[in-house]
Amino acid sequence: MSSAQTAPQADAADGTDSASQEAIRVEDLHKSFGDLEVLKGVSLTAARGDVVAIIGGSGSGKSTMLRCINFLETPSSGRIIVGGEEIAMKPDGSPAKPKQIERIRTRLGMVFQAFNLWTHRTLLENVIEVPVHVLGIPKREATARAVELLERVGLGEKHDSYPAFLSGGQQQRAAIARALAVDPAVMLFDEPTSALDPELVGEVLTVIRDLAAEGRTMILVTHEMKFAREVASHVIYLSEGRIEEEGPPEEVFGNPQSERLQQFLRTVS
Ligand SMILES: Nc1ncnc2c1ncn2[C@@H]1O[C@H](COP(=O)(O)OP(=O)(O)OP(=O)(O)O)[C@@H](O)[C@H]1O
Repeated sequence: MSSAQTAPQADAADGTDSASQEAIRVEDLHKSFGDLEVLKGVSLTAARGDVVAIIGGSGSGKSTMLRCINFLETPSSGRIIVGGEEIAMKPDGSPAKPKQIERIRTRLGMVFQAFNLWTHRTLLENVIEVPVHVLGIPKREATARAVELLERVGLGEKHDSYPAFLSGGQQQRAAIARALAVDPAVMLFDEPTSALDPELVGEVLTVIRDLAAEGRTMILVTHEMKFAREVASHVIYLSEGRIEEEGPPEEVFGNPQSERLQQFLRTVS
């Protein structure tokens, strides 16, 4: 994790610069819903392979921050740069180039709390939908990759099942396979285990843990503090729409500085 404030620097050793290692950067993001100011200027930078965990109390703006990153919510202002490409915004925060946001969205694999699978499609059909119909990948190729991905999340036997016949944990693993199908530059997880029965949480966390170990870049909103501590390379603690504290997990969890974070950690542990 590099700081949002740090300017890209040349790396003398191999001639690359840190900007080319940057997967995503968010600068001074604001979001209001009417009079309610939910995000009051939040920033983050993730280099490739970083796992950024966003934690905080209910209503602190975690999901809104994640949803603004892929324009599921329109930011009020700020900058979002994905793989070095800045998303063009109008003064009111809406995308200035709708085609650009469509394209960039395919580089941001989103996994929602409520799975959001297409219920009238099989798992295989769910996983190939975006590659085939949005990215124009030949169906045969997309299918071969989907089969591999479903295998990888432990659903090799379930290609032809419909979501309603699966447990929540299986549905969420299928949603992860679907997000991976576009080979995203960054995966965005919005409380991926919050809707699951406790006994199903572990199987989903195992899949996410494996992705982190493989070096997938991720931004993860989570209430699972133990998991955040284990997989994150950087933790952001949001409080009332501001970053109250951030740093490596051993510092944020092991040596919290602010009274609010200390209080928060007491209530969740
Ligand atoms: N579409 C919306 N319209 C109006 N207010 C909204 C909307 N989405 C979120 N909010 C409000 O914004 C605030 C932050 O919500 P958000 O879902 O980002 O919080 P959160 O930190 O993810 O909380 P939780 O952990 O409970 O999911 C809340 O007060 C919420 O009611």
